Amino acid sequence: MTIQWYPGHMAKAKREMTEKLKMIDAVFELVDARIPMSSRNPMIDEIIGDKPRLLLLNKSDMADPKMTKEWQDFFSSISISAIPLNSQKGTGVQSITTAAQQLLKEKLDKMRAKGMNPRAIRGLIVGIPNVGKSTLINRLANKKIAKTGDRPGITKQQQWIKVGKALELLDTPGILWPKFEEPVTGLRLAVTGAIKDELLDFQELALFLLTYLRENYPENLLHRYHLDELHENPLDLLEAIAKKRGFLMSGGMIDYDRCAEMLLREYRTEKLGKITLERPGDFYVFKHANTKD
Ligand SMILES: Nc1nc2c(ncn2[C@@H]2O[C@H](COP(=O)(O)OP(=O)(O)OP(=O)(O)O)[C@@H](O)[C@H]2O)c(=O)[nH]1
Repeated sequence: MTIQWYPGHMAKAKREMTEKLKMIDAVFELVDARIPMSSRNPMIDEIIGDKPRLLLLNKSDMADPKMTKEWQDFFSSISISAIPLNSQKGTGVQSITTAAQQLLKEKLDKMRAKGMNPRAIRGLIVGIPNVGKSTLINRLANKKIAKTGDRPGITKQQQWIKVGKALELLDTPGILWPKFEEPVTGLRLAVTGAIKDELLDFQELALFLLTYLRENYPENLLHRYHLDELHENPLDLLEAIAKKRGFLMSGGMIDYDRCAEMLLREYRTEKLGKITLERPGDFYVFKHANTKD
């Protein structure tokens, strides 16, 4: 799978975010709870430096709850506080303010000790495209904030969105482009729908997904497609599913393309269940700003 990667995108995003960072106290990094590592831009640590940061595991309604807990424990073990969210419904969103206060406790306590009344914490939501940044901002603002887009020549004044008394957010999120050296990261992003479908090879994605599901969620596959067995070879498995669903072309040939598309769609719409596509143990190296090499 080849996915175009334009260094120019990242350079621009980095420049814009560096400007925004000057105005804020904390970063709210939004990731997809189904792929908490693959949906992070690895350059984020370098960009935000030592700015306090909360990790928000969005779309947790679609992730495996057991795995989400494992991910929270993992992040906690490297001193990152991670909160599961469903920005669409608002679940977990209320805890962001308290978690931000906890994160900035030392700074706020110092201000109080000096007799100052701490102002609202200023935050910036950052994340890769489609991870749910606008949905979360609208949810926190309790109204629809217009998408600003990138219209050349129009300079927009930065607006602050009040979230209660204790928190305010910049109304334009920081967009980071996904970047990956490992092909498996790209496959995970693609399966969740984070990469434009036109760029994808559905059969390759379906075979990748089937290999993972067979190993980690065999019951879900058996149950959903009424299979009698789970073939070891993912292509045989795709064929068995296609036959069960009647995806045949003239002459009885298997329509692998249609079956692959259906499988992806069913994953993305939770027909296959709540499934997380990566586990903390899959990552042996994790670099974080707070971790010394
Ligand atoms: N199931 C589920 N869907 C969500 C959640 N949050 C956002 N979505 C959906 O994810 C899609 C993308 O959400 P957006 O808020 O547009 O994402 P964004 O990060 O602002 O995207 P860009 O504008 O491309 O940067 C939309 O269809 C949302 O409805 C969530 O917590 N759960």
